[in-house]
Amino acid sequence: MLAHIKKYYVQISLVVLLTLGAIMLELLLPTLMANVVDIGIVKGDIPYILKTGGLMVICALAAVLLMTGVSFFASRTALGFARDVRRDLFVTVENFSVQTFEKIGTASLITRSTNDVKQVQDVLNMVLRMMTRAPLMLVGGIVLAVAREPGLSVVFLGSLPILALLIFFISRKAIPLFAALQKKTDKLNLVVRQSLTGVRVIRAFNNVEHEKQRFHAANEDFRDTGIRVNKMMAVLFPVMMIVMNFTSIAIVWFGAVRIDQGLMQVGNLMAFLQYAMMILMSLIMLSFGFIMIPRAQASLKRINEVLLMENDILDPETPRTRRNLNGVITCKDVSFRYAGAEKPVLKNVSFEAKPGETTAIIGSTGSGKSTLLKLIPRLYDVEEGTVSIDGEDVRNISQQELRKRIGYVPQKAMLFSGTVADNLRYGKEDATDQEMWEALDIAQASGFIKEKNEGLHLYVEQGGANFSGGQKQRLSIARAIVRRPDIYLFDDSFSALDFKTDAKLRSELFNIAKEATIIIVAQRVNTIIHADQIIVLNEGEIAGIGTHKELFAENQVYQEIVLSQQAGEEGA
Ligand SMILES: Nc1ncnc2c1ncn2[C@@H]1O[C@H](COP(=O)(O)OP(=O)(O)OP(=O)(O)O)[C@@H](O)[C@H]1O
Repeated sequence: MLAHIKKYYVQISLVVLLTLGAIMLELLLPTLMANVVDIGIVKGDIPYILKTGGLMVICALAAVLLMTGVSFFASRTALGFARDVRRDLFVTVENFSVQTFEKIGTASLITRSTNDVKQVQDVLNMVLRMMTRAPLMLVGGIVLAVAREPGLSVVFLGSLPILALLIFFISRKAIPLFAALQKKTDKLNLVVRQSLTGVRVIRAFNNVEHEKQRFHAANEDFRDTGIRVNKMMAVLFPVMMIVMNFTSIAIVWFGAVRIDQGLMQVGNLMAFLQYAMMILMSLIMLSFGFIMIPRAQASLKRINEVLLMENDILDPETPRTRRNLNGVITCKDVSFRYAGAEKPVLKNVSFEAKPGETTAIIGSTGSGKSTLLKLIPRLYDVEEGTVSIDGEDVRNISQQELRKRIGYVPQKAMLFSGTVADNLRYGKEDATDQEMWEALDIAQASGFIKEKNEGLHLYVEQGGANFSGGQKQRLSIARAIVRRPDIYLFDDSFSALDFKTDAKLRSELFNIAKEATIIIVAQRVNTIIHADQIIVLNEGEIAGIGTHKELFAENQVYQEIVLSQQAGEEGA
């Protein structure tokens, strides 16, 4: 964070310099005014009044001009700083491993990158404007007030301790509340996010009322904390104004007595009063700073938590690269457990997947098939054992290099807002139209795209909301195919396709990917019946490896899966 601030040292220096100039001009005004009264008015010297009055107007205008400059540079610094922090956050989060990402959660990451950064930006802006102005004004005001009327300065001994106590008391109460407010923003975002993304399910299950209540609770909670914070602020300002007004009364009172005794001139009293107001105003500004800074501190802490989070999937210091890779995937004694989970999801899994062959993984739900697949592109790292490609541990290959060679189709088809072409270019940045159409043809997706006039420019809404489940799956398969990778990983990617489309897609895929290593996770035996080898997973352990024929002849778990599906089909 400091590094980001340092970048703006020119602007910050300008803020300080311009503020200093403006303050000096402002501090000059009461003295000039005292002279107008004590010299000009008392002596009836009209030219002196006009000359000094004119000078006052020039000083005031110049001060306004300088303060406009302060606002400009302070805003530029704060907004630029916020942009840099947001960029840092985004880049950091984008590089997070899935495991690290899950530790904070999407909703909180969104709040931290938007709301928290905004808090810091606002406070930085305020600090730059007020926190340079207030101390300068305070010191200048005290020096000039005391120099002018040391006797009357005793009045401050009454008001300053009251203000100090007030600031201390309120900031102690407010700091924890600000931290709580940010947490509640997280909670609110989480509820809103879940309700919006799950709107279809919520309607289908008639859960609108329940969601409304959940939102209402989070909303009320946020409001209550906000009100508590604002109540404090609401008390602070009037109390400060009362202290200020009583101080003015005291000054006028004692000043009048001193004037009466001939110890002081009227102009002097007016100037002293203005300096006193400047002193108190700067204290009020400082007190707001003391309250606002903790708020930004709470946000800064949350931002830093993300920035300083240790990523558990890192690139090796000296990544190994090889020109000609075959794509032999070897899992050796692999065990894996999700963060915080008691039991491992995978236990001693060993197998080899060769190029030019199709390896299928089958097993009951929750048996660890998707997890096993995710270990290959290092979405997670193994706990024990190794996953290697051509004998090289995937942890020794740079993530960029590794993933470049893999076409991964996740279980839940994920599309991004943009055109079909934009989505396909996620697979290959410089894909030509012809390459994209070929990929769509193989993925059996060109039919429904061609039906629309826009072709590759057809718009995909957020999350692919304007496509059916099967269409989304086919588009995400096309995205992997367009890359023409050495390794294809399909995580239950054919489940939403009818048997005919499923079979056609696979046969066309095998035609163009004869040299590639293909791993297919599937629920349906039909999808994998012709695979070169089938791995049967059972509760995270390998229950058997072989062809359909071999496994059906001797593997009990596989037999049960096949028979249960046959029974299902017959039943249907
Ligand atoms: N991100 C996660 N955090 C914690 N546990 C998880 C996570 N993802 C999966 N699990 C757990 O790991 C186990 C294996 O999940 P996995 O998704 O690998 O199973 P699967 O065989 O692919 O199941 P399915 O066929 O239903 O997709 C499950 O018990 C699941 O609860």
